[in-house]
Amino acid sequence: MSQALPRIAVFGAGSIGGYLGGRLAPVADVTLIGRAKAMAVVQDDGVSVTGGSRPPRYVPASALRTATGPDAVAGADIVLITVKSADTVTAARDLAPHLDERTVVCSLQNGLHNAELLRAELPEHTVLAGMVPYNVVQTRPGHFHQGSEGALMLDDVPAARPLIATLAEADLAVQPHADMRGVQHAKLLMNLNNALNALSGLPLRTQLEQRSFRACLALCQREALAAFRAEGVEPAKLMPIPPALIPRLLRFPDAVFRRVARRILAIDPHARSSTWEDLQRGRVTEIDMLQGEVVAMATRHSLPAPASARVVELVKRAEKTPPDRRDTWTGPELLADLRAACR
Ligand SMILES: NC(=O)C1=CN([C@@H]2O[C@H](COP(=O)(O)OP(=O)(O)OC[C@H]3O[C@@H](n4cnc5c(N)ncnc54)[C@H](OP(=O)(O)O)[C@@H]3O)[C@@H](O)[C@H]2O)C=CC1
Ligand SMILES: CC(C)(CO)C(=O)C(=O)O
Repeated sequence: MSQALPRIAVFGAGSIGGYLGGRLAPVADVTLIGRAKAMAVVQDDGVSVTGGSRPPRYVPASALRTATGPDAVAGADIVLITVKSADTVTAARDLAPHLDERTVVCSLQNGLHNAELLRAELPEHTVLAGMVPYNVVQTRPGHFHQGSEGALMLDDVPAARPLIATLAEADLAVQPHADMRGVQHAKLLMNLNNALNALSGLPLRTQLEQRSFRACLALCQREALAAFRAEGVEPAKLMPIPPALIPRLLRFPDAVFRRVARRILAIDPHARSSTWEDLQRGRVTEIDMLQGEVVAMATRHSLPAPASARVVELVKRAEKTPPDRRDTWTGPELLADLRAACR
C-alpha cells in the first residue's frame, strides 16, 4: 500500500516559497498560498524551478494546489512561512483559526525574530526556526531560480524530522542545527550585504568582487559583531572561517579575495539580493530587520552603529523613490559616504 504524501502548505508563495514548493511538489502534496495574480499564473502555467546545481524542473499546475487564503492550510502536516518579516504577525493571526493542532509551522525567513513572533502568536503549535542560505529570484512569474548554494538549516528537534526527511527526499540539502539563534545571527551578518547590493544596482557577484563594496560590508559587520558580543550571542560558524574574521577577509585586495573566498563568490552571475528585488518591485524592504536590527541592538547596549544607521537611511530613501529615478552607488561613493557617517 502506498503511503500518503506529506501535506505541505507554503504561506507566501514568492521567491523562496515558490521555489521550495516547486522542488517539493514531486515528493509532497503541496499547496502554494499566494496573491491572486501570482496564483493565477501558476494555475495556468505551473511552476519552473532552476539552479541549485540540479536539473531544471517543470511542475505542471496539476501537480500542486494553489490558494489565496489562509484557510487552505487546514489539514496540512507542515506549513512553511515564507512571507516577508513585516507580514509575519498578520500571517500568524490569519492562519491560527485554520491550523490543525498537530500542524508544525516552520519559518524560512531572514531576520532574528520571525520564529519567536510565530511562537508567541501560535502557542499551541510547534514552530521551527529555519534558515535559507541561498539566493532565489523570481525571474518571471512562476519561474524561480536558485542562484547560490548551501544547505537549509532547521531546529534540531524531533518535530523537525518529517520536514527534514521530505526536504532530503526532494534532493534539497538540509542540516538540523542545535543553535538556530546562532545561525540566525550568522545569517544576519551575510544579509547585511542585501542593502548594499540593492544600493549598488549590481548583481551580487559583480558587487562582491569589488573591494570598496566589501569594505562597506565589513564596516556593517563589525558594528553587528560588537552588538552581538554585548548581547551575549555567538554567531554560528557557517563558513570555513569564524564569523569574527570575515570582516578582515572582506578587506583583502580583489585578486587575493577571489582566490581565498571562492565559496562566497560562487554565485550565479545574475543573482541579486531579496532587498534588490523588493526595491525593484516598489515594495517596502526588510531593512528594519537587517541593518535596522543592528542599530536597535547597538542602541540597547549604548554602542555606536553609524554605518548601519546610514544604510537604513539610504534604503528608506530608495524605498520612496521610483526605480527609474533612483540613483545607484559605486563602491567608492558608498564607502566614502559610510566612512563620513562613522567620523
Ligand atoms: N529571496 C531570497 O533569495 C531569500 C529570501 N529569504 C527570506 O525569505 C523570506 C521570503 O522572501 P522572498 O521569497 O524573497 O519574498 P517574496 O516577497 O518574494 O515572497 C513573499 C510572498 O508572500 C506574499 N504574501 C504576503 N502576505 C501574504 C498573504 N497574507 N497571503 C498570500 N500571500 C502573501 C507576498 O505578496 P506581496 O508582495 O503582494 O505582499 C509575496 O508574493 C524573507 O524573510 C526573505 O528575507 C531568505 C533567503 C534568501
Ligand atoms: C541569500 C542571501 C544572503 C543573498 O541573496 C539572502 O538571504 C537574500 O537575498 O535575502
